[in-house]
Amino acid sequence: MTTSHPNPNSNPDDFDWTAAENDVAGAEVVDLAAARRDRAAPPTPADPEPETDDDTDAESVDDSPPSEAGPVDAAEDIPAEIQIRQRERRPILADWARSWRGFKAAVKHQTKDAGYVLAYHAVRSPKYAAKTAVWAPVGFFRGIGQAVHWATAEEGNWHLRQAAAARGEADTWLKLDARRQRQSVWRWWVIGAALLTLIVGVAVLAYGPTWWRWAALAVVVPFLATRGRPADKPITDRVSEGTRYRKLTAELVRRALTSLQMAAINSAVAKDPKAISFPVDIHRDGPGHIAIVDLPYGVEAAEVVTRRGKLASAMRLPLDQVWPEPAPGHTGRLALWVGYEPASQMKQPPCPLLSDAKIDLFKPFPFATTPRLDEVFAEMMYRNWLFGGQPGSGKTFALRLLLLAASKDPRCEIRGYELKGVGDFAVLEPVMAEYGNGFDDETLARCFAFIEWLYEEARRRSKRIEHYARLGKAPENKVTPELASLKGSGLHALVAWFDELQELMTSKYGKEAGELLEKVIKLGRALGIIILIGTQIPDKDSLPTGITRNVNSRFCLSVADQTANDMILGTSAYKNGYRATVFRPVDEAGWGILRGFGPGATAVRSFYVDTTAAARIVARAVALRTAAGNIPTFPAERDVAPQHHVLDDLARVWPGDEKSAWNDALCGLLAELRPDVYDGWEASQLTAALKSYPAVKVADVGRRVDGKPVTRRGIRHADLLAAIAERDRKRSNG
Ligand SMILES: Nc1ncnc2c1ncn2[C@@H]1O[C@H](COP(=O)(O)OP(=O)(O)OP(=O)(O)O)[C@@H](O)[C@H]1O
Repeated sequence: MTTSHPNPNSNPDDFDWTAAENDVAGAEVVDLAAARRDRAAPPTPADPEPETDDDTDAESVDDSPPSEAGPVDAAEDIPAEIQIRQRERRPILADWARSWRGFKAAVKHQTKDAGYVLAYHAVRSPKYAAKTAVWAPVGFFRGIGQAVHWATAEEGNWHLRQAAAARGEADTWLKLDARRQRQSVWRWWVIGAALLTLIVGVAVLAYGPTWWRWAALAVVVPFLATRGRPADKPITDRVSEGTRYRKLTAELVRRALTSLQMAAINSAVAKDPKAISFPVDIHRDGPGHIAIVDLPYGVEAAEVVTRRGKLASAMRLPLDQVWPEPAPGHTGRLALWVGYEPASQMKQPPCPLLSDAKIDLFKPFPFATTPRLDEVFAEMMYRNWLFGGQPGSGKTFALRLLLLAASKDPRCEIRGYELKGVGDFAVLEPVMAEYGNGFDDETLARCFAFIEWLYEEARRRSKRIEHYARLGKAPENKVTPELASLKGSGLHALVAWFDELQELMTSKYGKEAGELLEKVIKLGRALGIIILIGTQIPDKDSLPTGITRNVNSRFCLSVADQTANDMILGTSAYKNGYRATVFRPVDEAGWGILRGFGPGATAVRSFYVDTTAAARIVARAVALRTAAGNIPTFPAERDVAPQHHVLDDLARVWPGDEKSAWNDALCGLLAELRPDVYDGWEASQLTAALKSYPAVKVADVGRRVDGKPVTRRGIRHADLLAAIAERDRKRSNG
């Protein structure tokens, strides 16, 4: 429909009445109520041009703040169950009261605070007593004076009477004074009654038990002292705020965020003070308070996390008391936790590994604590770990902590190299099958040989897994707790660790070692091989990217820059706000960002276990291993895999003086000898297992069965003995 507007400047006589009538005839009759309803409904795609108010145009922007509650769009196409899930319900109990940890922390904090205030005043009590003794009599007489003054009702219309006297209006003055006297009469009655009550009270106290008099004195004297003291001289001293906890309030958070010199925040807040909002009330969380903050549109929580120092400065708190983190929900949501006290002053609970309990590596075990002192659990099975950080960041201690946990699972075999040469891991020697320490060529060569062996071990294990999978014992083609516990399965957890791996990677063995280790990391996860790597320099020469890419658990302690941070935590970690650059080495040793457990990453501090405590844990681990029958741990020689056993086992089960034997007959005999290893083996599997021994040739072996010639695949005894001799020769040559 087009509408023609009358031109205000044209002559009314020129008006085209016919055209106007046609227009009106073509127009709809509008039902006003329906039109209003339609206007209230949101525009739909079929309604491309939403109605606009007269005073809006294409440039108009609605900058009114979004309503505080409820979704802006009631999107009807979102299924109801999702909407219900999205609706956040406030917990019935406050966070701190819902967990025993939170409750304990809150009680502890309040008690500590109350204790502090009490002690503060107790020390000053003689001074308070002296001040009270001076001001109480003053208060007594001042009280009497005030009572008399009130009873005379002088103050009520004093100004009016003065004015009447000044004007010489005696009548008015007399009337006003009569009014004062009337008021004064009942007030004197009140004073009289109060005096009587006082006399009765004193009499009662005089005849009552002594403690009544003390109690009365304890109440009345301080009361009189506070009435008597000058307004600017309180009896008690102010408890200094000093560095005590600064309670997190919305105002404090807003002020801190606007002090970060972030243009996006400041301009948004200037336009709308509610641009920083709090989807959940600030509440207690462990030993501190947490504020979940929705930052202004377009500001990412990660940007705030990088300015942790400025944030702490704006809040006038030490750095390690302020813990901003990206919060789940969207990238603009920040979780700002502020502790009651700096993390460095908070006592970390003792490491749970110090208890006598065994560890089951298939289950999570305590590894660290959050700033809130919550325990953080880590896992080792099906995982590889990378620890990175600058000197003094605490990576050796953190890596050692995992080994201590592994030592308490008697099924676990531990082998590794410390390429720094200081002996931080020597304490673990009693439980390690292999240990090397140093950065000399010999140690590096041994370390490289170990990696080669690991690769072979991975291949051997994959065959074993295949075998057990065929027997239905490895449903997911990976090591299960049952297989790991099965003696002789060769599938127990094998922890292979390397501290300061950059020493090997930058040596002449580096290239090959890197390639092999990458393969082991890829293969070993399902096979029970756990690789733990500690490194100071995480650049691509010191740690091939093939390795970093395939590691699934990362602990990044204090690092100097973004590159190091992202090499350890993965690309974009820094951008996403996971920044271990905020930790100071040495002062904040043990603090780092843990990634690989759940979504995102968290700032944690690994449990601190010094060498003396580590020795205690190792002693316990030795006891557990002795009881389990695997001390001295696992054979120190590396070639302990069943393939080598196959030759020995075949020699053991060889049937009498036979010159040759069928594979299937041998499989049956092997299964009798070691059912856990050979049960279910078929002729072809034995053929495959013997492939790595060229001396043993699998060929057709003829026999007569019931007088008839039968030919099957088999091996010759002489070949077997030759293969064993060759292997032994190789071994003794090293
Ligand atoms: N979780 C922790 N809590 C408190 N202090 C710790 C923690 N971990 C380590 N430390 C302290 O930090 C010091 C350095 O730790 P560590 O030797 O593990 O650092 P590093 O990163 O391996 O350094 P470097 O590369 O120089 O050996 C330790 O001596 C220890 O006192």
